[in-house]
Amino acid sequence: MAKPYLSLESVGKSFSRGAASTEVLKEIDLKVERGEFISIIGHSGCGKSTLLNIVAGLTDATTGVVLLEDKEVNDPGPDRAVVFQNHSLLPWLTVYENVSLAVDKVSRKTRSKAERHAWTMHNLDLVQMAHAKDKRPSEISGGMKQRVGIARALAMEPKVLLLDEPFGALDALTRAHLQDSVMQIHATLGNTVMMITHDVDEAVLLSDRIVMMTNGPSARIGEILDVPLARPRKRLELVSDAAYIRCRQAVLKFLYERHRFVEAA
Ligand SMILES: Nc1ncnc2c1ncn2[C@@H]1O[C@H](COP(=O)(O)OP(=O)(O)OP(=O)(O)O)[C@@H](O)[C@H]1O
Repeated sequence: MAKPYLSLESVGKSFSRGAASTEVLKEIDLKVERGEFISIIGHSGCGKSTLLNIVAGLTDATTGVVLLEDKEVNDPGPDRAVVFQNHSLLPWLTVYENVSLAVDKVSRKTRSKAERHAWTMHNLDLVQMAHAKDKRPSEISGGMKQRVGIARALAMEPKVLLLDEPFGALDALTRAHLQDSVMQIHATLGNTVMMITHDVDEAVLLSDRIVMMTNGPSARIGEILDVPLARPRKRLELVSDAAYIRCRQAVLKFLYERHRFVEAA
C-alpha cells in the first residue's frame, strides 16, 4: 500500500501544571492522502486546536509522531501554513505587504523580484482581494481579512493548509462566500487541507472525510465519516441531496447523541 502523505501515529498530548497533568489527546491515528480535505469536528475543549498545533509544529506531542512525506514534524515550517480564526495580519502593513512578506520569506532565493510580485498578486487574485491591495487591515472587513490570511498561507505553497475555524468569527453570508472560495481554491490547486470547525454543514460541504473527536479529557478519534459527494458541490442543490442529509445526520448523531457535551459543574 502507498505511504500516506500526512500521518499521525499514536499522537497524545498532556499538559502539566505543577504536579498535576491532564491528558488532552490520546492515541490519535490518522492518515491523510495528498489533496484530501479533512475536517475535524468535536465539542469545545476536546483538543482540536491542540491537534492542529501539533501538526503545525507549534506544540510538541507528548507521545507519538506526525510524519509529512515520511519526515518527522518537530517545528513550524512553511510546508504547513496555518490560518487562524482571528486574522493574524500585521496591522501596519498593507494587504499586499502582508502577503509579499510571506512570499519573500519562502522564495527570495528562488524567484526574482518581478516573479515575487506576480506571485503575490496571483494569490491576492485567487481570494479576490487584488482590488484592496493598498489597504491596511483596519480598512477592510473581517471576511476580507480572512481572505488575505488565506492568500498569505497559499502564497507559501504549503504541502498542508491548516485552517483553525477560519470562518468562525464571520457572519453567515460572508462565511458562505468564503467557503465557496475555499472549495474553488481546493479544486484549482488540489492542496491538502486540515480544517477545524464547529459547523456540521460546513464540514459536510467542504470535506472528503470528517474526523469526529470524542469529548476530552483523553479525547480520541471516535469515528471518521467519508463524504461521498461529487465535486464541484453546490450548497443549494445539496440541501435536498439524500447523501448530504445522511452525512449531516451521522455527524449530528455522533455529536449530540453518542458524545453529548456535558458542561463541567
Ligand atoms: N497551553 C496549554 N496549557 C494547558 N492546557 C491547555 C493548553 N492549551 C490547551 N489546553 C487545554 O487543552 C484542552 C483542549 O484545548 P483545545 O483548545 O485544543 O480545544 P478545542 O477542541 O480546540 O476547543 P474549542 O473548540 O473551544 O476551540 C482544553 O481543556 C484546554 O484548556
